[in-house]
Amino acid sequence: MRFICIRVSLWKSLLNASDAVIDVRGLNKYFGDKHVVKDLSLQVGRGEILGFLGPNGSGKTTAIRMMCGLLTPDSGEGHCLGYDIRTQSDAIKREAGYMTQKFSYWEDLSIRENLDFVARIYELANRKHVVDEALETLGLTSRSSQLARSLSGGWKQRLALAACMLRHPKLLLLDEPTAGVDPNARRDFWEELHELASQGVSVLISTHYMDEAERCHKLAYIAYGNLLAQGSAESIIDSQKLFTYEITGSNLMEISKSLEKSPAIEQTVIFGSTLHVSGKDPIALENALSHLRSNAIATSLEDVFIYLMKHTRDNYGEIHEL
Ligand SMILES: Nc1ncnc2c1ncn2[C@@H]1O[C@H](COP(=O)(O)OP(=O)(O)OP(=O)(O)O)[C@@H](O)[C@H]1O
Repeated sequence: MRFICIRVSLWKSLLNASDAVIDVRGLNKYFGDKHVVKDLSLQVGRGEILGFLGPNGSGKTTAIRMMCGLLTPDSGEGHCLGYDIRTQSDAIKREAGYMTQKFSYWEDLSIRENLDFVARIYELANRKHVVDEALETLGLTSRSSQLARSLSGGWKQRLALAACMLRHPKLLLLDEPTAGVDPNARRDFWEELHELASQGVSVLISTHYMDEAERCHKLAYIAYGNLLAQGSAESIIDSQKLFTYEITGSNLMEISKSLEKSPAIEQTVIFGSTLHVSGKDPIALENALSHLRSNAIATSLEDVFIYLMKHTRDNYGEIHEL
């Protein structure tokens, strides 16, 4: 976590407001009477990786599509890559790289043929060179003749990223690119993202993985269409002012159920053979746990997201269920 903090502060010192590649304010979107995105304001700086998190159906894809000009907001305004999201969506679509949730390339073409086909659609000059470069950058050269159909999830996602990168976009919008991909392939993918960010490429990425969230420079957490928290992982954890204890051993489910009755306890979460117990008042929390063997630990990002999600559900879930 210390390493992440140093990286975040280094990144902050390099970033200034005029570098915003995405700058949107007050975006709203309804589908029928469903208010799917509510007053969303978000900025992404040059070379910044912003992680977009939130439960299923909370409006992340809808927000991404509004930011890259694929969907018009019902209200709100903003710029993406310097273009107005309402009136210059064609320019945004041309210049941003967008990777959708579902693999959308041609299964019966090889990796090279897929990239060549995309390069043709983009009408890129010097196609062979551009495709060779993308294959090399994404480590796909040795597999270039393999059919997309036969690729594992991790390689498919690499192919999709290579296709996004053919035009050297300054902004990548990646919608759950690593869903269902194994940990090694995810790690390689993130190394690639950090490499691109260090070259000035901005990345907005949605994910459900906590380890990936911790690798982002900044996070935005959205639930039921509401942006609940925004900032570095550290600042989001601090903002909720939760104190957490850990209990290990057996009967964790029973312990959890009995502790939940205490007013000093905001939440209990079982992680494998460990129970995390969090509360706002450290003394009351300590008293509530005095009959058990427990250790104070740093509240994790996952504890905080579970807390935020629970509270949003309590506040908005029943009325605004999406
Ligand atoms: N074109 C559409 N027409 C009607 N409803 C839609 C449309 N697109 C999305 N929705 C609804 O809007 C809500 C938000 O969907 P969205 O895909 O933006 O969420 P998400 O946070 O990206 O979810 P996930 O993590 O599952 O991908 C959902 O209830 C979804 O069913």
